[in-house]
Amino acid sequence: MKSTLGIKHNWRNSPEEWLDEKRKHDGAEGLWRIHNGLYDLSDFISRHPGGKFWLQATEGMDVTEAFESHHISLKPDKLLPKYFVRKATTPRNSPFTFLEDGFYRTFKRKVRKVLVNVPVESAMKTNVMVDGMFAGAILVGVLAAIHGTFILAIVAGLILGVCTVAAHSYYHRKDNFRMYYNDIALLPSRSWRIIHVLSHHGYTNSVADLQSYGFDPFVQVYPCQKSTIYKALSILTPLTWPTFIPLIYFSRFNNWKTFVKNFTTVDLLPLVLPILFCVVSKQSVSTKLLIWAVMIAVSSFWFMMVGLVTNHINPDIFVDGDKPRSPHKVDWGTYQLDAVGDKTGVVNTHFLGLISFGDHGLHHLLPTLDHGAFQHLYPVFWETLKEFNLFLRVMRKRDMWVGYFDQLRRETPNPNPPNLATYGVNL
Ligand code: HEM
Repeated sequence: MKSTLGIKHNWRNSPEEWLDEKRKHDGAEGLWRIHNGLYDLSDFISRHPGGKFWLQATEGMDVTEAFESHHISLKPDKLLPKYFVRKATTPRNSPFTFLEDGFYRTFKRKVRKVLVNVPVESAMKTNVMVDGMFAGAILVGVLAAIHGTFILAIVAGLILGVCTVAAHSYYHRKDNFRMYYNDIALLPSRSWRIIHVLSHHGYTNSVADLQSYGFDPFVQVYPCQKSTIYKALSILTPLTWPTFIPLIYFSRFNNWKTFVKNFTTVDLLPLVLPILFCVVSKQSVSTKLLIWAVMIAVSSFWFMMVGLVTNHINPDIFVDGDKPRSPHKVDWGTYQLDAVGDKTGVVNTHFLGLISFGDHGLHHLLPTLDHGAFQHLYPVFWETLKEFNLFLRVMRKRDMWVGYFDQLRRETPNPNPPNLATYGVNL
């Protein structure tokens, strides 16, 4: 599909192929590109305070969006000139700008000031909630395995699903043990840091968003020709959600060589639950494995339902193919507001927002931040939105659900640029 944002990217389904595809178009000449500068960060990889992964995985590509959105302090900007090699010779393969007086950088300047006074207790609260959910899922799962009770497996799967949504935000930060909770639930941190962090957060709803196109043919989000059968059956796609997480997980083995090349002990974490169930339970091996499969399927259903339906897929939310604000130049933060929907009831809440991808606008703008910090940031958020005559799109959950299925059937691109005033909140 041709990008109306002007981004070149062919749909490549595995995370590693996504990286390779991006390397082809970014003009980074084997180095790291940030805006129009090329940098050699080889010596910095092992010293990067955010962990090795980010720079190791992105060698040879443009990392402007990830660099800008994953740092709030100015320390990285100050360090960068040390690694400058030369100017890039081709234009960036991205329409996104980060101008000093644009919405995004203006907002981040204000955020820096507020963050100084955010109490550390709010992050600690989040950690306790996520740890509690994880422990609860394991405990109920173990009980299900011991007694061979499938109702308990479903409950364990639901708690695990809620936990994976909450724990997903740990992927965005420096390496930390909580991001591995999701590895145990079959959401490998390496793959999801590519699918979700680098691809989806950097290029939300565009043709370069692997999270948007990766579920095709089941979830067809872009406005283009769709078969009559698909349009008729799209209402049934939720039936496929329990399989998505296992399918993504097992698809890693399609490219055995790449899997072996990137293998680390973290890749053994998905075995934790089946091994634990085998150790603690005297039920037959097939019952224990079935309990585990039910738990993962329910967790997959929950993660997909909350992740797919309720934030990005809706005719009122911009998706590549629609008319953008401007095809060649749009502030990255403004674009995020165009491509994100928030939900009533989970804006400016801590626990509910955490478990349901709530406060989604703020999460997209400041992905490394703990959910508990958001309540302190809303005042400057509203203030900056007003300053730029922008709005946060907040939709009723019912409209999100109806819109999700409308979007799966939608073939006609929206001819008007995004209008945040519809559903928009700007207090
Ligand atoms: C793909 C590009 C990059 C990504 C995705 C990335 C990601 C991150 C993340 C996730 C953190 C931890 C943030 C947190 O947990 O609060 C971090 C910290 C940091 N990164 Fe990067 N980084 C990238 C490139 C760079 C580059 C090129 C530099 C500088 C040459 C750099 C310098 C730093 C510094 C100094 C910190 C600590 C920030 C602080 O203490 O305020 N990063 N980075």
